[in-house]
Amino acid sequence: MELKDCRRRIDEINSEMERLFLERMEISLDVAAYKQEHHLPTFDPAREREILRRAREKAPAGLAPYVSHLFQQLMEMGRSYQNRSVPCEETLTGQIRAALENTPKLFPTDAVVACQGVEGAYSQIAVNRLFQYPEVVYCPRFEDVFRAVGAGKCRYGVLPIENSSYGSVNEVYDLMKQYRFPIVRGLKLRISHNLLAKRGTAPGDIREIYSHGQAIGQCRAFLAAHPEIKVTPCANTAVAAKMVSESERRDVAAISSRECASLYRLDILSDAISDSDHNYTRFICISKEMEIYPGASRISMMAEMPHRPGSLNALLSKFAMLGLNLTKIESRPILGREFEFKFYFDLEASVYSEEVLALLSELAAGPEPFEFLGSYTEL
Ligand SMILES: C=C(O[C@@H]1C=C(C(=O)O)C=C[C@H]1O)C(=O)O
Repeated sequence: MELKDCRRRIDEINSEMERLFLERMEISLDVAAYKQEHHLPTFDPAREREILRRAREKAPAGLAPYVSHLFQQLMEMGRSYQNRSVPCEETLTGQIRAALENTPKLFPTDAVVACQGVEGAYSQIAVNRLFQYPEVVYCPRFEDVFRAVGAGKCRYGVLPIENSSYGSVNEVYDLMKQYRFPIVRGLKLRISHNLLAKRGTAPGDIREIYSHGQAIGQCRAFLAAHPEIKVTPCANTAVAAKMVSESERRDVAAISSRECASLYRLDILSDAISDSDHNYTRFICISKEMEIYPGASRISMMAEMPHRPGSLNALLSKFAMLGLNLTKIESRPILGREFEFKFYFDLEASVYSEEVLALLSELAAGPEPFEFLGSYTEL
């Protein structure tokens, strides 16, 4: 067959397939109405298995996987369409609409904000970027930031969530799983690490370096070039700088920010010691109540996936169907369960879109556990 003849035939098939697809979707709605009347769940695994078996039987061996995938997608779309037709409790969309209505138009310039560490911590630098006049409450651990927000002691909490060269801050992801506080703002901050020591210390004198595990992980090449130096993790990069400044020893140094050098009166022995010049950390600003400020263009959520082939793919297809770009996916083990995970998703998506709201309410309706983690702007 000539190319143009092939294409003409493909066009005819496409039209026919579209007509049949639309008819199939409409009939799905009749099935949904029947199921609702008879209190039956949307998902009927036995029926889906039977459909797949029959379809695969007819397919030539090489095409069976394609046929399976096609029918899985068809049934997934059928279920999604059915779920949307069923009047469901609009709790989540109601909450989102209320947040859109009740959140002030401008992000606050001053607030009481919790962050981990001490003066000069990268989290505190992030707080200063997010708020013009913050009252900063320093917490010893990440969890204390969540607690301060939960107890109403601080209106907001600022936490690092991910670094461009060292990856996720797992502890913060796990705390998000536990506390489920919505994210109201995001910030991408360029991080440039320095080696700080007491004034007058010679680089050759250093025998021990303190820093936070994340910062140590972001300076692996520098540390590998100095195997004689002991590396000791501590709570925070600013805590490390403070420890060095207060120490009697003259052979210790800290990996910390430039700000900490002047704050704790330390010398910069080496600057820009990060493995990559493009070293960025993403921070999140959490609050106890959902707040959605104008222009919010990102959505964060978490979901549990059942152990079924294609279950993650099914969720990702729902995002793809709306043309939503996934900017982050992370999975964290669920405590007390064997190799079962909670997935986190960050999407470029707008809660001003009715289609996105419909998707969120479909996911919130279950059957798998799902949590909306806010909609926000990332600076
Ligand atoms: C349409 C139905 O609902 C769901 C969707 C199916 C499909 O698209 O073929 C099959 C089984 C159900 O999980 C049905 O039960 O027939």
